[in-house]
Amino acid sequence: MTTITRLDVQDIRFPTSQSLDGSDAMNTAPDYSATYVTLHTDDRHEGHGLTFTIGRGNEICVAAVKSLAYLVKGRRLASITSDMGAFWREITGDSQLRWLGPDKGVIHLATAAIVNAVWDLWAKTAGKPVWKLLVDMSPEELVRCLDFRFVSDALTPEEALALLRRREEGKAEREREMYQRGYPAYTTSAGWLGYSDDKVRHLAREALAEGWTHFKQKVGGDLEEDCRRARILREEIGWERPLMMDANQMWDVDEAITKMRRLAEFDPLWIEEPTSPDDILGHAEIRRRLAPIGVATGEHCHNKVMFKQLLQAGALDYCQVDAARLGGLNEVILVVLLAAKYGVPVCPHAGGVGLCEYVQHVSLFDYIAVSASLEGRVLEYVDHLHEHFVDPVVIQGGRYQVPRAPGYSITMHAESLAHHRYPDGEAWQQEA
Ligand SMILES: C[C@H](O)[C@@H](O)[C@@H](O)[C@H](O)C(=O)O
Ligand SMILES: [Mg+2]
Repeated sequence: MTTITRLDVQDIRFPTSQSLDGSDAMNTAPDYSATYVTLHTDDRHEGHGLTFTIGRGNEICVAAVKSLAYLVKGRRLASITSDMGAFWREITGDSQLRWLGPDKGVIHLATAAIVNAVWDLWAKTAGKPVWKLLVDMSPEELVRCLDFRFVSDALTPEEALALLRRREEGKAEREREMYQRGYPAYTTSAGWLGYSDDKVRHLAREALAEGWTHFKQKVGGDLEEDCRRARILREEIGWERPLMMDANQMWDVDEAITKMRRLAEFDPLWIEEPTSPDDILGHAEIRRRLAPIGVATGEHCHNKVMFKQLLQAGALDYCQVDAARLGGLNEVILVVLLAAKYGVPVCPHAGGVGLCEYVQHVSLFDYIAVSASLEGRVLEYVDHLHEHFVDPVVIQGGRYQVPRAPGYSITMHAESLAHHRYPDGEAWQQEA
């Protein structure tokens, strides 16, 4: 009977702004960071979870985790997993803390770290990777993990059950297929905005040699420079392979349309975050006027209600759900089901530390248990900081290989944590 006895939280930061890994037009010098949670128990298991930030302010997330901690401390794991939907409502529904959100901002990021740590603990005690824990659940068990409040006008529990039941057949076969072929992915790592032209060219060549077939570049800076980098990428990858563009919220609605009409010359598959992440109708307008270029968004879409409206408004071609922006896996599953109902492919966001490790579980679940389709689906990959994880993602020929270790793949090495703890870890002493 596993009981959560203690919650530890650490401020972990990597000085990626030195190399400009992860840089884009809006986030010009990110230090990839994690608010890292460990759930200690009275047996040999630990649960690990993190939420992603890009440096300054990570300490605010840490403080928010401390405020939420009382909701899991002393709880028996079974008392949570027997009704995960109710647990999620409790942790997002504390009558005082809720005022800080609700379901958005720092408090929701903090919620993600804790909720994901609970899923990691559950999967570890079950001896399964999280994706497998999910696909082995019956539709009824899975639906019990979800809180449909505020979205039942778009998706009822009964509809979710029907969706899942429809895919029961063929699950074993799709699981085998994933083991054999892996899940299709794209790389963002050649296209960070702060990289020199030479570096972009060299990284694109390297990625091609490794078997990558889909590439993403950053735009939203000077338009001529965006065009120049697009030209370099097209020269390297050719015109057959898809190229995606990501503006990271830089533009107004009309500006996005004008600039993308120019960048259309490079045949982008999608424009990601063309404008404010909160502007649902703006995204719909951009999508209408830019078709057939797709509109992608989600890494800053902070809850299920926003996703519901993006889908209802016909504002999305690709749903880029983020494993740590939403309040943990329960809410992510709900969004995966909503997207399935509206026929929009889920291509999770993974540009950050630990996000690739998380979202491989989400996409495997999506394919095996929900959508049964790979059409229009590619999972993001960034080639940074995987060495700090105990069970890092494995990529072969531009495809994610199925994770086998129990848990949510998010446990970091103790030495990595100690070295990058902010501000006292050695990595930051060298900085000072
Ligand atoms: C600051 C980050 O690296 C972002 O640039 C990154 O998440 C990006 O938007 C992405 O889509 O990967
Ligand atoms: Mg992005």
